[in-house]
Amino acid sequence: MSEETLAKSVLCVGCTVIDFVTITGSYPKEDTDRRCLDGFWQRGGNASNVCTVLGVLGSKVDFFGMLSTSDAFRVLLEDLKRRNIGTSHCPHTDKDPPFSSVILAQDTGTRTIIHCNKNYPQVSWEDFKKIDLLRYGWVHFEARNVAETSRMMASIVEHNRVSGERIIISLDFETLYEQNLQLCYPCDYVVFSKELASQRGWKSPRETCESLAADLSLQGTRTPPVIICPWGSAGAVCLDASGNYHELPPYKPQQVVDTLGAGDSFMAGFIYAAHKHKRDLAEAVDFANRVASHKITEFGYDHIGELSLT
Ligand SMILES: OC[C@H]1O[C@](O)(CO)[C@@H](O)[C@@H]1O
Repeated sequence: MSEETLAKSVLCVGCTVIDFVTITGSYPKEDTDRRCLDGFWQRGGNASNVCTVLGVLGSKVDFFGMLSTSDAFRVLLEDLKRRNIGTSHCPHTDKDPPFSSVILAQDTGTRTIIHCNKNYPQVSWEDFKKIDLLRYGWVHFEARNVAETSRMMASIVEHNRVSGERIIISLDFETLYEQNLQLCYPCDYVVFSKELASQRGWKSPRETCESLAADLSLQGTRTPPVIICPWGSAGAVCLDASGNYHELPPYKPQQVVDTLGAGDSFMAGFIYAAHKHKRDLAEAVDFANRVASHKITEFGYDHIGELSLT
């Protein structure tokens, strides 16, 4: 990878939503009426959180997703601006933005997310094709909206072929296995969620990597992507196209305060280490573990800026 490519920005494609976060001592009993200990709301959404953490770590990053012109969304736009997260390519809608109701239970450290989307419009390939890809060295996608996302990925593959540049493609794969599987093929890196693994009946991170690799090899002709599988408090593993498998042990957090967005922080830590600092696969996954573990020691994401990779 050339120095020039390394200096280029990261583009994260996906959604930004409002997270209404409620902090409780324990998870509430159904059909009870109680007070919470505290609460706040903040900008959330997978790609949007990855942007936040990349920015906090010191990467140049742009967001590409549907922005809302509704009043409720204004604070999110201001937050993106304040953090220098570029949004110039984003289309707008007057629809109300998606939101998530989140419960952080202090005794168990769990975060429970109920997401409300109401068919909010998503970005299309027509919007994406207006982007000057020469500005980017890495494009990260959420696994959603398969038809449009496939075309966006194909544009990048074509850009790489014609320009001789090498934009890296990564995918955050956390829902709808059968529908989204095809999005893995053009990718360099696929980060596969533990929750989706358990829905598939895959019991360990190794079984997850091997099962996904086997499913991909059934159809793929291109070099298969590197598969990375974060496994909560057990750390993370990765499997590359040559069959090299690494297990990276977890970092034990000093305290568990806020686990919301730990997976997105892992993703950002990986991209930051691999793209900006050119770390090899195992080192980048190790740093991602460090970021995820540090994320949960405080609310929000700003404290992640204390970490460095030198
Ligand atoms: O699914 C969307 C939800 O997931 C998160 O990105 C955390 O990973 C939240 O910020 C958002 O509400």
